[in-house]
Amino acid sequence: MMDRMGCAADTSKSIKLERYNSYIRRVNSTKLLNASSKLLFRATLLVALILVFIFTFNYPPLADTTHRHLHAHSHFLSSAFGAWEKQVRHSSTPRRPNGLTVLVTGAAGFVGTHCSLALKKRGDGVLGLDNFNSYYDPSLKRARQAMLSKHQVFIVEGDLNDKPLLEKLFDVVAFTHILHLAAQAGVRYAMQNPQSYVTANIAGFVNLLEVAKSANPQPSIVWASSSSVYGLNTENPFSELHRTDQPASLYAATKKAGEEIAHTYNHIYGLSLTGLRFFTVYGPWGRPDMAYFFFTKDILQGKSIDVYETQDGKQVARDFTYIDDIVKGCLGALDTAEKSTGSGGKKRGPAQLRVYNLGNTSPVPVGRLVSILEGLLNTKAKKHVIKMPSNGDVPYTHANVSLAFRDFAYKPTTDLPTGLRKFVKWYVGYYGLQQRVKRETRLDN
Ligand SMILES: O=C(O)[C@H]1O[C@H](OP(=O)(O)OP(=O)(O)OC[C@H]2O[C@@H](n3ccc(=O)[nH]c3=O)[C@H](O)[C@@H]2O)[C@H](O)[C@@H](O)[C@H]1O
Repeated sequence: MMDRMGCAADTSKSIKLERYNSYIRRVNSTKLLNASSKLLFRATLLVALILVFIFTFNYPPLADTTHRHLHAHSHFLSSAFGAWEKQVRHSSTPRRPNGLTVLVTGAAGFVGTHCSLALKKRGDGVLGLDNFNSYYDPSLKRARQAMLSKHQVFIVEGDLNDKPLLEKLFDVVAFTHILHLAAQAGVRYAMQNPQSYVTANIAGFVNLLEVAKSANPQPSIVWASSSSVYGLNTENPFSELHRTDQPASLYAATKKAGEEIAHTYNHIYGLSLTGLRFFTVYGPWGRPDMAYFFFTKDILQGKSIDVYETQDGKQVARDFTYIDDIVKGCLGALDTAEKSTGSGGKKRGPAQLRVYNLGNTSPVPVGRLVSILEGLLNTKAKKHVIKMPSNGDVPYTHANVSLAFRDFAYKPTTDLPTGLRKFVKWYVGYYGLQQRVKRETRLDN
């Protein structure tokens, strides 16, 4: 009995022990499972966050094939695309009745930023596109992007030559208009990097037109040509009727080529196209490669500046045009642009084709530009007067704007001293040079 009892007690002990051990094993394995699933969850979350970040802020740089592959296999990726598309749609949606839906190329550029802001402020939908290249300090472009972002303008980072990207944008948004401002700018840089002008101003423009002509509906397009197309023209002031077949720089030649390409796409596909010939645009958030901008910098830093004169010793002059006047011209051109007549790559009838000068109608010698800056900066410039190098420059520009006035009441209102004052105020604010200017102001007094 005792034996049986003892045996029974032993058996029951060993059963209990076995149960206890199995409990402990279960607890441990659950803990292990919990720990590993936590790890897995965290890793997945991290990957998802990285993908969301990449596709929200950096969608275009990834290879398209990579997109498709990942898209097919990842739930997280599709939600990242969702976030990107949401941003694209949100930015493009007009906030006023009958508002425009505008794709602004070169939106992080000087004119692009100002136009995007003006369109957004009046209730139009605006989506930016910019490749943020390093032709000049990209941090200035990033600062413009940050400003636009505060006003709900989203800039897609991508290149004009990326056809799948452009097609994707047109899949997501039915743009009514394109304001095409992306370009390789600068007349003198064309001798250093000629290919960049062909890539952006010709190939990029054609790529954009190819996508636009196939879109349904086709958008109306307003784009930036240049006063430089007048080249060696000697008739003054420059009228749209004057000859433009003698460009003095490759930059000018690519802009002139753009005007001819515009004619072709209008003729074959019924795209509504308006080219705007900008005359030396200046102002706050301007381009550091332009003379008024780097003269300001160099004068403040006590460096000498080259002031060009013609071969026969005459002053070089420009019809400097203030950015706000240019913005009004761009918006006027957009508002009066008729609809394209084609759809899905087929022309259905004749469409509008226009070219306008947008200038200030009042040329100012470069020497005068320098003395206005000297006054505003309270600093004497170290001027080095030299003959204008033959690297693309023209001696003189002067716009006749009667056509733009007739068609959309374009009337420039800012003279050079007023516009430069606004520029210098922005410049010292942005680059933090107020102290220096103030100190010099005190010393001069
Ligand atoms: O309207 C345009 O279609 C172009 O305008 C602008 O070209 P430009 O009018 O040449 O402006 P910008 O370089 O600021 O030179 C201004 C003046 O300073 C003189 N200049 C220049 C440099 C220098 O070192 N010294 C000098 O005297 C120079 O001789 C000139 O007289 C845009 O850059 C260009 O992208 C395009 O849009």
